Amino acid sequence: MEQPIIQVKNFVAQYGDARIIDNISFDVYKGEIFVILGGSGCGKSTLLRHLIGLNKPFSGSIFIDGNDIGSCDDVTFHNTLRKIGVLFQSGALIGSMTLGENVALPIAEYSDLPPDAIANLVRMKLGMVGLASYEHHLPAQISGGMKKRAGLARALALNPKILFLDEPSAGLDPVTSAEIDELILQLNKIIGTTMVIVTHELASIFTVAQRVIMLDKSTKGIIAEGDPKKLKDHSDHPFVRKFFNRISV
Ligand SMILES: Nc1ncnc2c1ncn2[C@@H]1O[C@H](COP(=O)(O)OP(=O)(O)OP(=O)(O)O)[C@@H](O)[C@H]1O
Repeated sequence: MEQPIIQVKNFVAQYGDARIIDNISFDVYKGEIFVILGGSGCGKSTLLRHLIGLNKPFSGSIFIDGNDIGSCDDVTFHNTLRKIGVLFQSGALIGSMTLGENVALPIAEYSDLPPDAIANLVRMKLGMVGLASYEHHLPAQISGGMKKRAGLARALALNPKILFLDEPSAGLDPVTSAEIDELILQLNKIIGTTMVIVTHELASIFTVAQRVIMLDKSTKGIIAEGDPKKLKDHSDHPFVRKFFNRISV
């Protein structure tokens, strides 16, 4: 079996005294599309914030590409974070900058490439998400689905080993949402990026996820792990079967 690119070991998350996640462990393998799901308020965003280094574990560890981001030195921490890309829910584009300038931003910040090389890279990244002819548009001039695509292009700017996507379908109609799923599948297939996705959308989960974990608010732990198509009918946990079969609890 391939070495995991992410290893979460006995991880605990707290805000002050409030424990949100209690002692979970899981691995994500290179090239996988891995989905984190669960009911509202169970800690999905909290887990994501820790995985991308915005919060430190209360206890336990998170290894990204072999480095424990909760306890490594600052240089290792920053070098490790350069291996990841993040697509935030809103797309997080800078409104006063064109799509091209938005995508160029991380490349200019983290490399010493000359401007024409950056411009070529920007065109390539926008092309990968189907926005080749929108380089000079401002975020306000494009649709919600296109904003997500542009956010994806920016997240891919530094050729990340791992891409984290926070609810990529949120706020999109079903057709646009299916297009984003298709793009995720294509990018994963073509460039082999490991994808970790937080989503509630059942259609997306069944389309893109190779493996999922489901977090649970009451136990603060993982109540299901594996292939969603199998969990749908064969999970031991009644809530898990209800979730996948869209039955009210
Ligand atoms: N910065 C914070 N300070 C204190 N409590 C927080 C903070 N962020 C989240 N929480 C609490 O942690 C719990 C988990 O929240 P989180 O946003 O991680 O859940 P979620 O599964 O992503 O929810 P949703 O699907 O509704 O977005 C909630 O009870 C929330 O109120």
